[in-house]
Amino acid sequence: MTRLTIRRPDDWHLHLRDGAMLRAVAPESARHFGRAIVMPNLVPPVVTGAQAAAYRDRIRAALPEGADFTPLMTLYLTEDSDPADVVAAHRDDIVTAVKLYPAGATTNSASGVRDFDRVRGVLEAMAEAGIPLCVHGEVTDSDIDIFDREAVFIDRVLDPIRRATPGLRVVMEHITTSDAVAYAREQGDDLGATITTHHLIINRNAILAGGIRPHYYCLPVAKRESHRLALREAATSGETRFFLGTDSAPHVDAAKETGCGCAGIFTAPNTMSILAEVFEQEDALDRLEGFASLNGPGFYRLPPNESTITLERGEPVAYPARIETGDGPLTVFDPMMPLHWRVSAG
Ligand SMILES: NC(=O)N[C@@H](CC(=O)O)C(=O)O
Ligand SMILES: [Zn+2]
Ligand SMILES: [Zn+2]
Repeated sequence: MTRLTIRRPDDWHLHLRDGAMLRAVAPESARHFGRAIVMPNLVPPVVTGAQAAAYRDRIRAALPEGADFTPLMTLYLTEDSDPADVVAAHRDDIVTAVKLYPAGATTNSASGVRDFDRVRGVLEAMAEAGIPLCVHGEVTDSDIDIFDREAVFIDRVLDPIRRATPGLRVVMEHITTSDAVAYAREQGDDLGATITTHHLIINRNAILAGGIRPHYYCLPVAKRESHRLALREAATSGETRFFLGTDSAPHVDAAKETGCGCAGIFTAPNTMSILAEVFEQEDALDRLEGFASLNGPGFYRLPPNESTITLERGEPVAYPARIETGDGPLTVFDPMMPLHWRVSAG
């Protein structure tokens, strides 16, 4: 196959940031994607419906003229979140989902949840109203090895929350382990799981072998090869609970290439070319549309996009190694392999 037309894809987990960074990265997502679930981990975080509406306005203002891109907003769940505000923001079409960060788990998560009993009321109101909870699934205990934090979270936090809140629709975000794939598969259709582009490409060697490579560092951190293979199998399986959330998470080079670098990988510009390459390698090009364009809307109970994009196979496609932002240069994810699929129309 050398030409593939699919419904316009959506990104079910995206960081757009704010200010100069927002203006630099928003066009990169809007080029190929129709919608994105926009993460609320700004500083300070997007906690109220009013803040989400104001952030949505700033995103719209950063889009190129005529862009066909809808930001789907999220609220950052804190121990002080007000159930009535959350439900009202969803009812008024300001927010699509709520985001749970365990306090301290990842970039800008200091306001996250420490005591899960204190968010029980919000979670129950969300279950009642059908508002999905997007979960960064890692425990933060310093005595748990960083490579085990996702698997331990499933046992100690995720499964108990779901049992205590029947009917709550949950997205396990950016899953990185075969444990998460196996857990997701045992659940009903109230559980979805997103998979990033980069976790289909890198294992932990990319970060550490032969030198330390900050541009491959993200959270949850890439695991050993067997986990990467499990993710590729899940993403290309055709199972509707698995869908694309790039977790494209830009940080300027100065914040990555330093003694204590930020977690996050910027994949928005070349994600669709990378995914086409991966699905071709797995002999599953016919399942790319499901993963990138159909399964996510299915979980979120939204219609798939009406418009399409076309991917064309040819000579290797060149992507810039970095893009300029008003805050400094920003490195684009390097998949360490030639990419043959170009997004030619859409
Ligand atoms: N994925 C990351 O490594 N970083 C994200 C936060 C997150 O999604 O956990 C960020 O905001 O930079
Ligand atoms: Zn996360
Ligand atoms: Zn993220």
